[in-house]
Amino acid sequence: MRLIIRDDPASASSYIANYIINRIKAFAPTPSHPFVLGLPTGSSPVLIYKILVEKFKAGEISFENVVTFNMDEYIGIPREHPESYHTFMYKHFFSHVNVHPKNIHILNGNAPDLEAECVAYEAAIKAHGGIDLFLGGIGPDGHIAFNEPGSSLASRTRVKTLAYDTIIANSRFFGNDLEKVPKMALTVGVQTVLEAREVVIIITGAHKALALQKCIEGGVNHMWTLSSLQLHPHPMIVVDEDATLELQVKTVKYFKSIEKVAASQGFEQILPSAIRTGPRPTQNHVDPTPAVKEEPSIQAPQPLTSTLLAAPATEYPLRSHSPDLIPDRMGARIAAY
Ligand SMILES: O=P(O)(O)OC[C@H]1O[C@](O)(CO)[C@@H](O)[C@@H]1O
Repeated sequence: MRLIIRDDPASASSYIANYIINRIKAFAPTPSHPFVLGLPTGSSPVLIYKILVEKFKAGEISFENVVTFNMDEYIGIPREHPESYHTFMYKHFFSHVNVHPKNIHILNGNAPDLEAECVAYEAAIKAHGGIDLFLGGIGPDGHIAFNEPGSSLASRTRVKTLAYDTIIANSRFFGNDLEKVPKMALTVGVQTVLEAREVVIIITGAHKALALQKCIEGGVNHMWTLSSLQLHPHPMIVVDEDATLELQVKTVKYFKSIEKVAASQGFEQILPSAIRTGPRPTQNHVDPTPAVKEEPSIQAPQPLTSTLLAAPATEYPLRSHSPDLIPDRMGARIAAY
């Protein structure tokens, strides 16, 4: 786990935007070998999108060969609704960059068969070779995408009832009228996120400090679904100082020191690898219709406990030499206190 701490939301957002740009550039995507990017909504990523758009307009990055999959969408509000995640994504990002509309994937919360929609979404991710980098935000209760407290850590894309806390939190987008907030959503599952080759999460603000503390200093727990990232080989959480308020001082110092040591050793966070940047085995962008037997469904979820603990992706990026592989020295430091 990498925890990157920046002074404020602007610096945290800038760090992530640059990270994504560098990742895409290092990947050198082509039409037959696109970079697959998972994307969130919410207020947290707005500045990241703004920076990405600016960099695109400045000619510093192209999204020509980027395929996107959004995390979630409300059920039952029209796609054109000002608060739908379709609207959000076009308003803040897609309308301003050169992502091909055919490369954009957002769950359809008005699909006639919502479960089929979810199954097809998982199949589409798979057909594109999996997600290279999943960017995410969290709710104050530590949920990732709409995987509310108590969500199975083996969950996949599905229909989800929103927690009352989330309905309250999101009511600010609906004139503070709880009645107007959708109560259900489609969301990728925890396991869907964990299968991305990299996961990058932005957390800003004191109201999310407890969630960060639970996820960094606590154990893996379905009540704080972000904590599942502890099982991912390449998670990175980028936060502002306010979000660290509940962390122990030694935790903050530890992660800051790791970043400092890495920088002193010439490691920026970008560590291109042959596997990440080279051509992948041909993945024909085929039949988005799932092979029903292979896919999980609400009636027949896959028993995923064992795979949850296994390496999530077959094309898992190799990092021959990475600062986050340095053995944890906290034990040694504790004696000094
Ligand atoms: O960034 P905000 O506005 O706190 O919202 C975060 C929310 O957005 C989401 O990404 C919804 O997709 C959730 O993870 C979370 O509920």
